[in-house]
Amino acid sequence: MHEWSYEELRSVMALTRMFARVGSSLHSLSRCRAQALSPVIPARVRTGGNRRWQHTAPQSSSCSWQLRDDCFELNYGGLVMHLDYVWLRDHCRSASCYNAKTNQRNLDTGNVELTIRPVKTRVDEESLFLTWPDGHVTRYGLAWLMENSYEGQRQRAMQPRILWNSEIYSSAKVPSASWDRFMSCSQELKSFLNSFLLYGIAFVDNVPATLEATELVTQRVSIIRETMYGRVWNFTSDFSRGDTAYTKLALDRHTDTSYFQEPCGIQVFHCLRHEGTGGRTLLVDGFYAAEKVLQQTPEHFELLARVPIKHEYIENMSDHRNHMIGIGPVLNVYPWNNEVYMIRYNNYDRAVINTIPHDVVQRWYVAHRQLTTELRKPENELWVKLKPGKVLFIDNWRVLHGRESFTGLRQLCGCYLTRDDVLNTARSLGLQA
Ligand SMILES: C[N+](C)(C)CCCC[C@H](N)C(=O)O
Ligand SMILES: O=C(O)CCC(=O)C(=O)O
Ligand SMILES: [Fe+2]
Repeated sequence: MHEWSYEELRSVMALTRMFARVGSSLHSLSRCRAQALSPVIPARVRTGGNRRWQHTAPQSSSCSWQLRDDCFELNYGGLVMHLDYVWLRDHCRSASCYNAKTNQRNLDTGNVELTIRPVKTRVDEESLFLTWPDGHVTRYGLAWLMENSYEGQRQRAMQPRILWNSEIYSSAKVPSASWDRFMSCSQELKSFLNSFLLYGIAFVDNVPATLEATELVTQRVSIIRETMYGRVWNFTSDFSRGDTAYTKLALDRHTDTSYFQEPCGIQVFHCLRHEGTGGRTLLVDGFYAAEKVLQQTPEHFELLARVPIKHEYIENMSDHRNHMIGIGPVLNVYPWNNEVYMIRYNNYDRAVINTIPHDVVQRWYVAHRQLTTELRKPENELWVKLKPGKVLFIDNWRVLHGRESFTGLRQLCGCYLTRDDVLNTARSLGLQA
């Protein structure tokens, strides 16, 4: 078996750093100031060798290009793009290559010559035209290329977000949706989803305190994700399941189902009843904490993003036997722009660490400690007391939840939602997700 030395790990990291060196920090990116691209710069003329900057008619002075040996270099609107020739052929949107009705590729990529080059190039004000050796002509919108090239993509966040501590969240005065309007008006749903996407939490008020109404409110947003806990659950401190959630004990901040290969995307809570004290809900923005780690100690951020660890759920109850294992790093980032898209943080359910050598383990614990310190800062904690009628949606890939210990009868119902379908609903309403 190959042992992963720290040196090797470091070189892998150096490589990722290289790829990820885009802007400085990920969330200055993800906070996404609608990313205006720099203004059009004057065209450059460069000659010599086989590198020749080509200019098209004077009216398209904002665009220049050259056929390099290894790629097509296009300079448009101040963005220099390096477009692979096979990629260009593969992304032809002509009627024979692409079905615009189904938005599916018709072209058989397996038949594209890997050494393909265009035989003719032309650029006008809006488009690039390439003629291929078989005579086929591809037209690309210059704006489309800007948006879809690697260079264009890495400048944008996949998901605009507002990272928060309790002060930021409270002073934003994010409105809650109201049950009546939420169920009948798509504008209300849209503004709810907009807040949810920006902050990773959102509330619906005035919901009837029943399981059925809770189910209806969630179905407005997405498809319920059934798990071994059931579809819509309604639990109390009866230890009916082999997990601390089913007690009166306090629960430190965590994300749920870290032991799934794909942790549940959204968690919904509705407290139907509480006759007693305590039991407040704690919410912490995991991405805000990750951003702090990145700013202070990028090597630690990188360890948390690169080292895969396991989480495990082992339940041995007479009528419930489960064994789940989920593997993945604490921070999941898109490698092209370093944007965090999922945090897996559950110290209760974290399994034995046995996939990394001791020197990495040591550093990993230091990095994990730093993240924990950030997550535990009182100023990052948002405490809410869930009351009957108030339904809370939590982005379980981003915002950690916990609870205060409590006394008395407390009944909490809710469910998990399929993340893809929440984002699908958001996109169908015109939101970026
Ligand atoms: C929400 N519900 C009570 C159904 C399940 C709780 C799951 C608890 C588990 N330790 C985890 O963090 O995933
Ligand atoms: O009881 C609560 O408020 C939440 C418990 C919990 O963490 C969970 O059910 O996932
Ligand atoms: Fe939980």
